[in-house]
Amino acid sequence: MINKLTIIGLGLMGGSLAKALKAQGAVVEVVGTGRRTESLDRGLQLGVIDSYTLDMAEAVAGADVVVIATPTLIAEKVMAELAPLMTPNMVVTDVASVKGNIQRAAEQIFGQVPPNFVLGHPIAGSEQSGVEASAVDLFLDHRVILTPLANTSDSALSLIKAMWEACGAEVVCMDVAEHDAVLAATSHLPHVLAYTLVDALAQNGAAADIFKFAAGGFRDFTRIASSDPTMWHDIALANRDAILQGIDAFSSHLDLVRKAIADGDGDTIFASFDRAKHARDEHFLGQYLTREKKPPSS
Ligand SMILES: NC(=O)C1=CN([C@@H]2O[C@H](COP(=O)(O)OP(=O)(O)OC[C@H]3O[C@@H](n4cnc5c(N)ncnc54)[C@H](O)[C@@H]3O)[C@@H](O)[C@H]2O)C=CC1
Ligand SMILES: O=C(O)C(=O)Cc1ccc(O)cc1
Repeated sequence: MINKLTIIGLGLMGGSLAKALKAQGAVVEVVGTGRRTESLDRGLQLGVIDSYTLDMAEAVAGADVVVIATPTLIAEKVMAELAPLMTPNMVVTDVASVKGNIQRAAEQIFGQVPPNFVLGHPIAGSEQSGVEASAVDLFLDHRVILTPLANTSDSALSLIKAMWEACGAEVVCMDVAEHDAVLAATSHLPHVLAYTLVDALAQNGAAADIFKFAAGGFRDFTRIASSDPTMWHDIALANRDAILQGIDAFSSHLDLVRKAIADGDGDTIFASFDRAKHARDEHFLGQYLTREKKPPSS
C-alpha cells in the first residue's frame, strides 16, 4: 500500500497509473504536479488525483513514491528539479520510453543513479495522450520493464514492482542497453516508419486521393502516426544510436526487397513475405503454419 503517490506530469501514463492504483485500493492519496494547471484541473475533476500543486517541493513532501511521467527529455529536467527534494524514504521512478538517457542524466545530476530511483517503462499505451485518455485498465495484462542497476535498493525495486503488479501488469527486469535496443526495434522504429510514410505521402500532390482510397491496411499500419509528435521527437533524440541501427538494418532489408521487385525475382519476394507472415502469425496468433515456403504459382 502506498500512502502518498506524487505524479509529475499528469497525462495518459500518469493518469492511468493513478486510476489503476485507486481502483485496486493500493494508494491512499494521489497528488499531481506539473507546469500548467490545465491537465491537473481536469485530473482533479475526473477524480484521477486528490489534489495538485504547481510547487514541486510541496507536491513531493512526504511522498512514498514519486513518478516522473512527463515526455522523455523533460524527465531529465524534472530530475534536476527533484534532486534537492529527494529524501531516503522516498522512492522515485519514471515511465519514459528510453532508459539510457534517463540513466545518464541521473548520473550527471547525482553522481550515480540513487539507490531509491528505479528506472521503469510500461509497455502499454496508445496513440492518444493527455489525462482525458487515461484508462484504469491500460496496464492490465501488459508488461512493465524495470531496469535496476547494481546499486538499486531491493526495497525500492520491490515497491515499484508491487505498484505495477497492483495495476495487473507483469514486471520484467532488463539491462538498460538491452531495453533501449529492443524498444528501438519493436516500438521506436515502427513509429519512425509510420510517421515517415504518412509524411511522405501527405507531401505528395495527390495526398487527398491517396488517403481517400486507402484501405484498412493503411489505417492499421499508420495508426501510430497519430501519436503525440512531442513525445516521439523526444524518443528519437533520446535513443539516437539504437534507432539509427534499426533504420540501417531495415534499409538494407528494404533494399533487398526493392532489388527483388526491380528484377522480377518472385522467389525472393515471396520468401521474404512468407517469413514475415510466419514470424508474425506464430507470435501474435499462436499459429505455426506448415505450408511449403514457395510461391503459390511456381
Ligand atoms: N503514450 C504512450 O503510449 C506511452 C508513453 N510512455 C512514456 O511516458 C511518458 C509520458 O507519456 P504520456 O503520458 O503519453 O504523455 P502525455 O502528453 O499524455 O502526458 C505528459 C504530461 O506531462 C506534462 N508536462 C509536460 N512538460 C512538463 C514539465 N516541464 N513539468 C511537468 N509536467 C510536464 C504535460 O502537461 C502532460 O500532462 C513519456 O516519456 C512517454 O515516452 C511510455 C509508455 C507508453
Ligand atoms: O500505440 C501503441 O501501439 C504503442 O506502441 C504505445 C506505446 C508507445 C510508447 C511506448 O514506450 C510504449 C507503448
